[in-house]
Amino acid sequence: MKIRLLAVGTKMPAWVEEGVDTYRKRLPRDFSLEIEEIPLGQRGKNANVAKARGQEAERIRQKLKGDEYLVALEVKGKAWSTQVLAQEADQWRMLGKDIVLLVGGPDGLDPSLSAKADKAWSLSPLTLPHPLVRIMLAEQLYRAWTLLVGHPYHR
Ligand SMILES: C[S@@+](CC[C@H](N)C(=O)[O-])C[C@H]1O[C@@H](n2cnc3c(N)ncnc32)[C@H](O)[C@@H]1O
Repeated sequence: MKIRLLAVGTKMPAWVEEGVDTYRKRLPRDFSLEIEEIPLGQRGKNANVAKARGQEAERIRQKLKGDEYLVALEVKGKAWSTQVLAQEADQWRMLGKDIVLLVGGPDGLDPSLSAKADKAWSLSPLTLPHPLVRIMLAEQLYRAWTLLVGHPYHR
């Protein structure tokens, strides 16, 4: 299974890459996590949020083949325990599709993408900054995998 994280926002500081890679590198090939950055939509002086979010959504759509299983990361999505995440990931493995995790930009995900997603996953009721979302995702995916294979890390 390939998990693709499509994240709006580029040029993360080195500590973010380091944090993500700490966990990403531990994942096996059949549970791999790839990160693809999506450039921010244009936000001028008279910022048109809907337009910028629409541009970001279009850039995301261009990266999709159309047969992926889409999970939108949303503050108001459903909270999953690590056990539930592991169950979800176990089901993902049966689907035979790429899993795409969608992380929005400063104004969140475009509603068209939220509507298209198969699931909406909330990491916390707090609005988290983009760098922490990436690191938490990588760590929780690693933790879920260790749970599935019975590795002691998950305790
Ligand atoms: C800085 S947040 C943008 C917040 C934006 N105001 C909103 O309401 O979505 C950027 C992205 O990080 C992700 N994100 C932030 N906090 C999250 C959380 N608690 N759970 C899941 N995803 C989160 C979402 O994908 C969000 O679109």
